Amino acid sequence: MARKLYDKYKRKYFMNFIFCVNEKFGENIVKTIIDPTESGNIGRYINHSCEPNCKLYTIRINNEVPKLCIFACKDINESEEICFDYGENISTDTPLDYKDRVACLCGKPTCRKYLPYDKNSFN
Ligand SMILES: C[S@@+](CC[C@H](N)C(=O)[O-])C[C@H]1O[C@@H](n2cnc3c(N)ncnc32)[C@H](O)[C@@H]1O
Repeated sequence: MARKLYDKYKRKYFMNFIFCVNEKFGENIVKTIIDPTESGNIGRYINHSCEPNCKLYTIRINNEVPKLCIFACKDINESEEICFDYGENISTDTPLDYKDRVACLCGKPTCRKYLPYDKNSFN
């Protein structure tokens, strides 16, 4: 019973954060979309920073579908927020609608000012 209620409200109220990774292989862009509705981990809550302390890699092991792996790229202090760079938008099928761009709040001196997707987009 508790599990059923949890599942019902999880779907309704929890942020899901569909993850879209675009990889460029020569002229081709390979898009991987990860929906953590059914399973996922704490990595889904990692924010973007323009000066990150982690880096995201796609790793394929005997499978075309990559695993998303996040590694520290510098020493991280105990109370420091873990973050990685969400990257540039390299998707060609859905150009960004600049009026709907999401402002970046990382606050770093080299901040690029916007996240690489629109408020309503699925890039
Ligand atoms: C994977 S979630 C990160 C966790 C989320 N901040 C939370 O509290 O649940 C990605 C979303 O967090 C927000 N976000 C992450 N990094 C941000 C940043 N540097 N500036 C503004 N919003 C950011 C955006 O809404 C983004 O779509």
